[in-house]
Amino acid sequence: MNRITTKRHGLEIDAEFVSFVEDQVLEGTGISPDRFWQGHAELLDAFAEDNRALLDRRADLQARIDAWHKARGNQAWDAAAYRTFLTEIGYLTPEPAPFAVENGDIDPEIATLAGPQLVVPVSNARFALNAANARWGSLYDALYGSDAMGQVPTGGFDESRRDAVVARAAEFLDHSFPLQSGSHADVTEYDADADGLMATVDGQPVRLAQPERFVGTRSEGADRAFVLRHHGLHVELVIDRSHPIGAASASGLRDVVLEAALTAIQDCEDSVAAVDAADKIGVYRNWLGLMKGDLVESFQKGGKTMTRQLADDRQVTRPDGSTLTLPGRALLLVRNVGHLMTTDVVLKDGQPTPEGLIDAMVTVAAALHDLNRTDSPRNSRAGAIYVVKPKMHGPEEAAFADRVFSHVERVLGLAPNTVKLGLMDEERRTSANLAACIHALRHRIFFINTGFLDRTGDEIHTSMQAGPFVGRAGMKSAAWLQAYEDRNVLIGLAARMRGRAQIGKGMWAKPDAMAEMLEAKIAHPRSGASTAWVPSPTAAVLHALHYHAVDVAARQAELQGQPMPDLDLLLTPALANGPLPQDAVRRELDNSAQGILGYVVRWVDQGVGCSKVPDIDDVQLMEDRATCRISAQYLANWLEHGVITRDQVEDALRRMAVRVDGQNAGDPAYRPMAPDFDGPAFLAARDLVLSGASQPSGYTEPLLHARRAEAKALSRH
Ligand SMILES: CC(=O)SCCNC(=O)CCNC(=O)[C@H](O)C(C)(C)COP(=O)(O)OP(=O)(O)OC[C@H]1O[C@@H](n2cnc3c(N)ncnc32)[C@H](O)[C@@H]1OP(=O)(O)O
Ligand SMILES: O=CC(=O)O
Ligand SMILES: [Mg+2]
Repeated sequence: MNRITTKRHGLEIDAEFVSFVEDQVLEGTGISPDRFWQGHAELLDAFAEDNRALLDRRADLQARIDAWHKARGNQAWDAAAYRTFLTEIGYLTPEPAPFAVENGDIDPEIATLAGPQLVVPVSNARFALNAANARWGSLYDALYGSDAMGQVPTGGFDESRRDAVVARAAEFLDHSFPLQSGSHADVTEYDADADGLMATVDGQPVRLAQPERFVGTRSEGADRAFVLRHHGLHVELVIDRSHPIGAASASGLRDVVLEAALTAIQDCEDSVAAVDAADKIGVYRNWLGLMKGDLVESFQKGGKTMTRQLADDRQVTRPDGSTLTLPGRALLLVRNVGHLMTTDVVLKDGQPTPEGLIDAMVTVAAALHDLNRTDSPRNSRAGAIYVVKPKMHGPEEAAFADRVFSHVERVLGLAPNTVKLGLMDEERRTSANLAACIHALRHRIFFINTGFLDRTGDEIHTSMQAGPFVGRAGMKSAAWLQAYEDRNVLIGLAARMRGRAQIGKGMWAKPDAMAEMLEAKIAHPRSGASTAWVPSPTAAVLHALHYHAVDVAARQAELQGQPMPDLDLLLTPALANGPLPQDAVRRELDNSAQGILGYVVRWVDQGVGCSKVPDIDDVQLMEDRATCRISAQYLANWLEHGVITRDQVEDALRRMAVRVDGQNAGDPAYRPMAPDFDGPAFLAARDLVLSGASQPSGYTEPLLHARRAEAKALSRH
């Protein structure tokens, strides 16, 4: 398709994109279009070649690693020889001397508080707004509406389930806000006076065992709320006797509202499908709306039109009559794309330019609207812009990102290090050199996060030629994974990130399995993480309970200085030490094929970047580009080593395509893959497996983008 482009400072840019940037992003920022485009042209002059060189370096290291494994053939694993080799080729770099991060002014949600981090595809305005507002969420709704209290309810209102929810919430209150005597379950009235919260139990007034956990009161409509705080997180007891739930409660308690998603990542990367100017505008427009505070979305729900907008701050009256303002929204962070892809949105000398560079310019420029605000509500009260940078391999790439954002700051007139960077520890070369990566970003780093999904994909890809990997169950308990998680926390603490930055853990990728999450994800704060990722607002509310149960700051103090798991553990791939059982292999082949197809078909045909897809046992899984990378790399690795054959792959993909078609039968926009198996979605899935071993770092982006562009072109004809 011929598209209209506009020239700016020697660059050829999609005309709609130019209008969007100039009329919507820059308008009101004080940055002229001329300055912006000149700055971008200079950014490309200064960094595009280095970007290319970093990608070449990745490829060169991978080629050497492949050759080393091939040369060793079937020899037993030799950790010492491998480490020496990785040092010689510069994969392992020298450790920096002990240092402390000096990252300037950072909001408390990042520096000192511990709580859930919600991730959301920013391309979906309805979800993006919901994520921003997920700072606060109903515990009653999260317990009642999920499987946390047993099977998800399907019929009418279930009073016995309500009673169980109320009892579970009272149990939480008794742990986090114990009364001097008695239980919250037996309170007949809540009230407050100058001395704090007063509950009535058995006709007697009782106060909180720790009266300082009472913060104040708040009114909204018919509701009166008592605001409490524990481990820095607020909780509201909402009283409304006119509501059926409040009316059924002796104390009139209608809900327990938790401060939940302290931070939310508005994602421009693995959960979105953005392949051209129109898509990129869609992504940036929502981020801009969030930063301007005026994003609004109307949609149909339950037969009604609903309009969603950003929540306001919450005003609390303290016992002394003064007002405390609490943020109504999660602190918003934006995830840019990594260093890999180029985009034809901006052409230089007729060639596509690095997508990461335009992301850096536009997402930071959009955030100027928030930064320049003087009135409330503001996103960052500390005056920072938080960019999450994914998929970086090692310290040179981290240092490159640091320089890129220094340039962006100069162009946009920002003080040095206004832009803070979140470092995804999700590629093996970063994990193996984590201290050096943090050091490279020490003046602006605001988090490290174990993105174990991408990391697993890179684990397989890096050691593709070492031999066949164990199956998924074996991978979950592999020594490298535990070493990676533990080392991340300890290296972060050694860099003095405690009290200054987040040490984060990965995604709960089973969005419907909340009971299981309640059991399992407490391991994250227990491991010393001050945040961990959740896929939905409901999960944010339930995961918030874990930060009441665990005092993360105390846990981090205990862990600081503990012995570090050896680097050799991190570097030892989880290879199968004998033939893999054929029935297990067939099952995993089908499972991976189904997951890839279920995800890819929505990505390629409908532009949906994050989906809920059933696995072979009908467990609904969150699939994004990182989980797709894992499945594709698994199959590519087994194919490479003859564990499975090409015919078996082709057969599994066709059988599973029929199944995926069936799963999507209710979607009128869905185009079946069977019986022809020749559409761009099916071919994308097939390519991901069959050429998975040769994709750069095993990434899915190049193939997905190409096939999505093809599907878009087909749908125009
Ligand atoms: C490896 C990585 O990079 S992980 C990071 C990328 N992953 C993510 O960003 C996960 C984002 N999550 C999602 O997209 C979704 O939760 C899915 C696709 C996993 C599951 O979706 P579903 O359960 O089908 O959600 P569904 O469409 O039924 O929506 C249910 C409600 O939850 C809300 N919701 C679901 N996920 C989110 C979210 N992440 N943020 C905000 N709201 C959300 C929706 O807005 C909707 O509420 P509404 O009707 O009031 O608007
Ligand atoms: O981005 C997160 C991951 O796990 O990958
Ligand atoms: Mg990732």
